[in-house]
Amino acid sequence: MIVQRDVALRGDKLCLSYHGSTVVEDGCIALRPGRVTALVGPNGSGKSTLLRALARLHRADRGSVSLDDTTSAAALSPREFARRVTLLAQSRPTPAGVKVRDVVGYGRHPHRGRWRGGDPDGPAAIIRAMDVTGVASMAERAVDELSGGELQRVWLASCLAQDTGVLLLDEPTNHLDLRYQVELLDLVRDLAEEHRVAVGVVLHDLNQAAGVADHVVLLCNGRVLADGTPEEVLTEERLSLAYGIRIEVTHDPRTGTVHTRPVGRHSARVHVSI
Ligand SMILES: Nc1ncnc2c1ncn2[C@@H]1O[C@H](COP(=O)(O)OP(=O)(O)OP(=O)(O)O)[C@@H](O)[C@H]1O
Repeated sequence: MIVQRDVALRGDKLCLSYHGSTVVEDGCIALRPGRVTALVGPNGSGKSTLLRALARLHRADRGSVSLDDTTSAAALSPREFARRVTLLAQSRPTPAGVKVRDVVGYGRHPHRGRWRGGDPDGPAAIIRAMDVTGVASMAERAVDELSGGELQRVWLASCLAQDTGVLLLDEPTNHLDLRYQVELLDLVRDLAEEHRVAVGVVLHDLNQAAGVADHVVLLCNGRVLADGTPEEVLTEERLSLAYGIRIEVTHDPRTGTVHTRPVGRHSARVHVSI
């Protein structure tokens, strides 16, 4: 009998701080196989810090991170953890003179033996990751010669090559043009629906969050203000409270999803998607 775990990665009552100053209080989040969970909220509300704590890149003052509700993340070696969880961080140093193919290959590191051998699935995983992110044609180019959007896709390919059951993405649509934003969000849904990947994604665009996510976690001032389906969480009252401006919420009759519209003084002319 195959046992299907309900929660792939759980952060429980996480208290997170910088230099003694708490920025996330009692953060609870559960990422499920086959589901996309979007983390939304204003600047500085703690989204990236919470995601980094889930990826073991930020040590929690209190609380725990566990895999499959059975294994404490802290009990795994870095290599074991990296075979199960990957993070596309918001910013990372660009290695000078390194080819795209090699940067994507970095993602295979946890699967390799000590002397870079023993990864029979590696070459196919690298090719697949480059194909789905549209970077195969630039495989031999140096990454420090790419545009911001091209580079973003290379790092995403590196994460996908890692081939983990949990994928954490911090503002992955940054730098991407409209086509690649749409393709990335489609890819995220495919990974969840077809490969049962548990995805946690930080997004600023609430309409993108409503479109791609099964579950939304709304953070405000370091606390989880609401947690549930997009319809449950993205309400006018909650969003206006979190963002401090009026935000209209309607339902898109074509897609059936929530549609948000921030209302500013010049909203008749200027449209902002948050
Ligand atoms: N390295 C750091 N040192 C000190 N404080 C930090 C550091 N990184 C973040 N912070 C603070 O922690 C709080 C949460 O930041 P975090 O980046 O998690 O928020 P966020 O919701 O992801 O914001 P944004 O939407 O602007 O990316 C903010 O008040 C921020 O100023």
